[in-house]
Amino acid sequence: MSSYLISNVSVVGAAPTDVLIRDGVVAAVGAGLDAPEATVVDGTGLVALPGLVDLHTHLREPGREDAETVESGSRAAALGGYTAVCAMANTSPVADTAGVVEQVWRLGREAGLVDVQPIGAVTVGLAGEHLAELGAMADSAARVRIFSDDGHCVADPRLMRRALEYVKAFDGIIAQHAEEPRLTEGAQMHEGEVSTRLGLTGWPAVAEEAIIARDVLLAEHVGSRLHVCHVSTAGSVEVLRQAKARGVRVTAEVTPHHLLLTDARAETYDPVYKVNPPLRTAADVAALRAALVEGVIDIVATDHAPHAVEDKECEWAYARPGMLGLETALSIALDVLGPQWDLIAERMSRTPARIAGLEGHGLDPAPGVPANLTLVDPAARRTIEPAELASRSRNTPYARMTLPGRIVATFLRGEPTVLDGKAVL
Ligand SMILES: NC(=O)N[C@@H](CC(=O)O)C(=O)O
Ligand SMILES: [Zn+2]
Ligand SMILES: [Zn+2]
Repeated sequence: MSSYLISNVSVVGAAPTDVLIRDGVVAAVGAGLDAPEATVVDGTGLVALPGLVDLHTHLREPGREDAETVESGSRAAALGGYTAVCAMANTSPVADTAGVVEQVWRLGREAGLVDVQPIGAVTVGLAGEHLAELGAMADSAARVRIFSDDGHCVADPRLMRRALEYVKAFDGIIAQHAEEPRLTEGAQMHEGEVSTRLGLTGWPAVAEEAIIARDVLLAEHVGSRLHVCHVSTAGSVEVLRQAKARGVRVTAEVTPHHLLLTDARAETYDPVYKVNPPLRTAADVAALRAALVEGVIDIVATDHAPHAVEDKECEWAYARPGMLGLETALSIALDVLGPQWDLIAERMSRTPARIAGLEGHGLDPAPGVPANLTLVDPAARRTIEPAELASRSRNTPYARMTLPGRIVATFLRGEPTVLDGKAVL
């Protein structure tokens, strides 16, 4: 195995030092390290972070390999500074059996660019009627611990309760897409002033908040772990704050786009801004930012949702919801939070790794730790060109925007997946 000496780098914002990587682990951290055999990577002006971990990624394989594959999504992730991603179950076939989750897990290993941890479906075919084989997925080679019907809400409260109870046996977690389906029939965007003006059917904040309120009560009742996907409203933050104060075992994520964009984007009628849950108001954005800093929202997760051109470049009502996220998440976080490196490491690496139980991830570079890390140039600014993205899809809401920060290098167990800002494999 090769060795790398990252010289003069700031580890999570601290004073510059050297980091020596050897045999897949961090061998030493300190000023003036000497390692003649090592390849030198000049870290001057760069910040080293523990490799980012995404708890919510759609890789589309199996089934929609035209929109993304495990390999192309893994490359996008590495370029975004990620060393591990959790792959959502809404594929075709659905990842609701040990066979499918093992297939995704193996494809991730073969691509070798990030660790791909499959998420299993909660219900058979995401249909919300019968529990999937949660135990078999947990026991499989993929060792699934997170289960989600993401894209759909586990709306039946009895089924949700049983799922929460079932996964307790192996310290599993149910990640809920909180959307009361009866309140969002035909919904196209956030229900509010803009939807009224545009005449588009609204997706009210209460459709999210009502499910989160119900689920934290269910999780409390059975003592299980609940994770709330893509929290998007100020009201949801308040429900979560109260639940956490009572000691409910709940964690929550916010996406980069919900931290930056508002429902005013719908005025363009450009379906690139159509997403579930929808972009909300400026007041919601402010509440989400504050909750993320405070820790009421635990992590940033991308909800990277690639879609083929024909599914996105059509009339708003017919377009699929979802936007790309992996290659821009760190830049958005830097834009929103500023250079608060410890906070960024906490919300984008350490805590998601802990929630997902991903061993060897989310650890700051220190002697003996697996060398999963990323190097960020905080001074760089880059203009997002959709055609230049590694994702197979082009549905980024940040096209032609100039964003701060650039990923210079990413290391997975001591081997570079990205160097000089380019994918190595
Ligand atoms: N976020 C989205 O708008 N779409 C996601 C599903 C989801 O995360 O709910 C997708 O799979 O495309
Ligand atoms: Zn969702
Ligand atoms: Zn999703």
